[in-house]
Amino acid sequence: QERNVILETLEFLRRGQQDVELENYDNRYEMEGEYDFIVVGAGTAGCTLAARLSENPKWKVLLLEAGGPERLIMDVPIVAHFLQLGEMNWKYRTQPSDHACLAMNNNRCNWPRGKVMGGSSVLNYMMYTRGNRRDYDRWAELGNEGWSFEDVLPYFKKYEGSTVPDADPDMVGRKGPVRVSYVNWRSSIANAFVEAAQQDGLRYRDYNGHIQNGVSYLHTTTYNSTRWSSNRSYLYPLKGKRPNLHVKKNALVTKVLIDPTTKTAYGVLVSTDGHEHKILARKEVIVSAGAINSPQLLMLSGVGPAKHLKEMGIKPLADLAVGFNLQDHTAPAVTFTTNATSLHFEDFAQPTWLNRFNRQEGPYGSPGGCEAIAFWDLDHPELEDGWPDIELFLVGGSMSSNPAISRAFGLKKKIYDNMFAEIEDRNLNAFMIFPMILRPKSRGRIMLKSTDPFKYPLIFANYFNHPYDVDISVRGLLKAISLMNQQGFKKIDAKMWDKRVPTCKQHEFQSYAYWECYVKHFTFTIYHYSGTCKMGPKSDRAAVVDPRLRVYGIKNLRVADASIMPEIMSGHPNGPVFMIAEKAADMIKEDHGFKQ
Ligand SMILES: Cc1cc2nc3c(=O)[nH]c(=O)nc-3n(C[C@H](O)[C@H](O)[C@H](O)COP(=O)(O)OP(=O)(O)OC[C@H]3O[C@@H](n4cnc5c(N)ncnc54)[C@H](O)[C@@H]3O)c2cc1C
Repeated sequence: QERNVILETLEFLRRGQQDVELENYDNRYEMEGEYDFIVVGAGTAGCTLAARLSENPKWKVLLLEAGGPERLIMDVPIVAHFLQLGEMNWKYRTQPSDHACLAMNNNRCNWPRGKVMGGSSVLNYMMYTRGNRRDYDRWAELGNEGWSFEDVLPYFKKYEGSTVPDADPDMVGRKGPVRVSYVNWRSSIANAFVEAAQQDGLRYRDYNGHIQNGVSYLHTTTYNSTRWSSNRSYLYPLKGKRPNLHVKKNALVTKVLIDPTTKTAYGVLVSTDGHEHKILARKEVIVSAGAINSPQLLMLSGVGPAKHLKEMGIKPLADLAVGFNLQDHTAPAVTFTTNATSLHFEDFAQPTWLNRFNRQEGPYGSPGGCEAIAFWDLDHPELEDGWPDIELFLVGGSMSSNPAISRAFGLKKKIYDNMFAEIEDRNLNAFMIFPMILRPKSRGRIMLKSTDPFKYPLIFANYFNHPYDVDISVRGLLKAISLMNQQGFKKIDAKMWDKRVPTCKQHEFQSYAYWECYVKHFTFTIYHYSGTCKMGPKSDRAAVVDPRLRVYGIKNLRVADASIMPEIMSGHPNGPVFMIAEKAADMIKEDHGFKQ
């Protein structure tokens, strides 16, 4: 056994070394003073854009990333929670609230973001969803020509390299760089969830196909038990092959340089290796720093709400609603006990698990324990092809099965001790269902706290400012609880863990008011921050970029990432951000006369 552990560890280290060798160089090329395109941020969108734009050998492209390299350990799906504790996370926190995040330290929700090559695609839970076709038709309806589902479907197909065997054949992409697959390990709890949802009336189907309503084992951005980040998808294959693409890591862009007279972006200031450099852009600067940093960077550069900028002592160059329209998905997870085996932290150290991972299978391939997913249109249960308002997803462990989970969420110790410590003490089998609201109506805002680019901006999540969001959360939660009446869950003796929230004791247990209180406590972010540089037509005063993602009023400046979403889509956004970046790359190529 011991020899086995050593051999398996050596094999893991060997694979890790192999991965290090796939990471793009960042010191082989000196940064030059001028490029055709500068892409800020190597996240989901940034890696995609850098790879696609550098397909033209005549264009010199510079990709700047504040974080460091991606490592194999980050790509072991089961350890996803732990990454949030490391320095590859920006570790943002929302401003305190008196009606949300009440179970978290100081009533502030932790908002992790990837600070690493691959950005949040390296920190995320790899749940793969496209959203609903109506989400994109709605974007088009809002005046964004070219963004209807029919328009964007080719871009989804372009990046997808799906191996999901039962995917809708005419809807799926099989040859793209981003691997999408089922995890080749399933727990009996996931089987119970899939069964129970069908007994509740859902069909088992490809929720990324024609109809989203339904239940399925999770499609993931993994392949052979390994995370498929944007960095791995787009940049690893280019290593050493694109002399016109320079990548600089640990490089924080502190300002986009904009000529105040011509209102033209002409470069960036970047802080790296202890120095500040001025790098010029002959054609364009593309900001792909994500939904928190993109608005921060624009505001620091003079692009944003004039009143706020003036208060901060920044001269406004374009008066735009940057930082407004912030959206996110939340889910008040509910815990259940079972007689089936759930994930337990001690098991992570089982030599057989490592052994199976080295054979590219087994529980290490499970993305943070997320295993199955289902979509309901609660307002229109009679419609087979509805527009779901609730997603339930299953995690095959509990708050207690892994110390990183409650730390990552920043749960108050008193709440943890009252509600979950017993699960840990008695070593119970337990799992969670997250009822995620799909189309929240509350809107938050990102504001500058300081003009220092190294200081974090203020995040006002404004969760539950709209009463609909509380109501739909409660209804989703009740749907999750009701599934326990189905045979699938009965078979594994699944029961709601009915420890009360200590600070909701004023309400009758399980009354609507109690659940409202619960929802306001367990405001778990599902990390889908978006919308802060809204795309819209000129007539939309809240729009920051036009439908070709050009910043209004400033030439040669675009934003392409999750922040351009006018309304958050009904699912998890990593895939849709790949789509946005693929489409942005094509529009940029078109605008600069490059034909493939
Ligand atoms: C913990 C977590 C779990 C998630 N789970 C899922 C999931 O399961 N499924 C799903 O679909 N989505 C998930 N998401 C969301 C999804 O990953 C993001 O929506 C998506 O990655 C956003 O892509 P982006 O390009 O907009 O930003 P990011 O990928 O965040 O990229 C922004 C990049 O810019 C860099 N940057 C920022 N500022 C600067 C600067 N000034 N200079 C240089 N570089 C800078 C950052 O370091 C980062 O690398 C999750 C996100 C998180 C954080």
